[in-house]
Amino acid sequence: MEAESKGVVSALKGDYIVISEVGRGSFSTVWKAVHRQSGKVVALKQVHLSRLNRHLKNCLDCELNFLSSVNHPNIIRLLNAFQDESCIFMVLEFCDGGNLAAYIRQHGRVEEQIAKRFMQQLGAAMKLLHSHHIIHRDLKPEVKQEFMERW
Ligand SMILES: Nc1ncnc2c1ncn2[C@@H]1O[C@H](COP(=O)(O)OP(=O)(O)OP(=O)(O)O)[C@@H](O)[C@H]1O
Repeated sequence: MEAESKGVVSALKGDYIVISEVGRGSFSTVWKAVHRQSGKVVALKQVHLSRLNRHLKNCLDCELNFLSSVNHPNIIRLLNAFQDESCIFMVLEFCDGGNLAAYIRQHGRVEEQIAKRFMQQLGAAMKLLHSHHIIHRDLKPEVKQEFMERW
């Protein structure tokens, strides 16, 4: 991880200090990082291009175009994007509340009122996606296998 995080820093010309890994997706590693000049905490999503076929690369381009054009309270903001020969780095607003699976793991069964608020926020984001003719197709609380076993 250390070598990989050093790679991230050099890829961004020293603009960001990588603090820790916060998650992994099928094609990416997400880091908590700080912008060296402003001190702003961001999520640095490192997308490994070698893991993407042409179709997925096109999807990523669409995602970048879309995210850079929207400003919605329930959609993570894309603040910047960089690329080197092997990765695309998305600089994203950092969500320090963690993902929904971690929330459920920590708090247990969710009260109806809270569940309702989550669903309203999800619905508001979906509504915006649909107004741009986008279907998400991968909504999930980020449930990993070890979590499923404890359900
Ligand atoms: N902006 C963010 N702020 C804080 N944590 C984040 C942020 N974006 C992603 N993460 C964390 O990193 C994990 C991986 O996110 P990522 O977007 O790479 O993959 P995914 O879309 O969840 O998975 P997959 O690509 O496999 O469908 C998330 O589950 C979340 O825990």
